[in-house]
Amino acid sequence: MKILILDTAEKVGDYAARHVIKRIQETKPTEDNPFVLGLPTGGTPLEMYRKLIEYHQKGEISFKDVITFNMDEYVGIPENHPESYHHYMWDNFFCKIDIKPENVHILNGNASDLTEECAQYEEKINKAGGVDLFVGGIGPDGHIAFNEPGSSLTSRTRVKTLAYDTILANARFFDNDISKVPTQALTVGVGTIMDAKEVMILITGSHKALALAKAVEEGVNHMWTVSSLQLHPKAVLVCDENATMELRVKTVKYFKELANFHFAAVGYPTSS
Ligand SMILES: N[C@@H]1[C@@H](O)[C@H](O)[C@@H](COP(=O)(O)O)O[C@@H]1O
Repeated sequence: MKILILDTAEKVGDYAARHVIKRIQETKPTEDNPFVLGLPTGGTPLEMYRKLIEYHQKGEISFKDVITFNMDEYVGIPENHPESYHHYMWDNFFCKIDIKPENVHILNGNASDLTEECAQYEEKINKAGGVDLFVGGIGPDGHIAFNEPGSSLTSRTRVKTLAYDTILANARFFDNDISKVPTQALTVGVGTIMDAKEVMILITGSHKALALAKAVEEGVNHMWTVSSLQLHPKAVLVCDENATMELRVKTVKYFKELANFHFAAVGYPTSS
């Protein structure tokens, strides 16, 4: 597991965008052999989406041969609800790039058979050849996608009942009223994420610091599902300084020293 520490959340977003672009470009995707990108929602990746749009508008990247799979979606809110992940993705990203609508995949939280919907999602990922790069965020309790504490580390896409902490954290998107936050979601499993060829997790803010420390300095544990990435052959956590507050000085120093090599490898300006 690599940990990249940048000064600010804005730099995390820019780095993440450049990383996604580099991976798409080096794969040289075609219609028959597209790049498969896993995507998250939440406040953290917004800056990455803004940067991807900016680089797309400058002509630096096209998404016409990219297939996307989103991590999760709430159960039981309409797709056009301002807080649905469908709405989030189209509003913040897809409608501003050249992706083909048929290449976008987001779980349907209103499907009549939710279990079947999840099984089909796994099938679609397999049919696409697996995810090349899964980008994610984490909750303050260390969950990835909606894999709440206690989730099986081999879980697949399924219906998940949200933990109280997650409902509380997401109430800010629902007028700070926890009664408006959906209590269930469809989510890719930890196993689904672990199957991706590469995973990049964005972690910003001091409220994520404990989760980052658990993920990096303690063992693999289903109570902090992001810690499963310790077992992934190609995982990178991209953090801002605030998120490192609970890490040991020794850990931060070590990963900062390693970082410049990695930044150079992905074409990120090393002065940043
Ligand atoms: N299901 C999503 C996660 O995928 C996301 O990582 C998390 C953090 O969101 P934020 O970036 O807003 O802190 O929120 C939700 O729980």
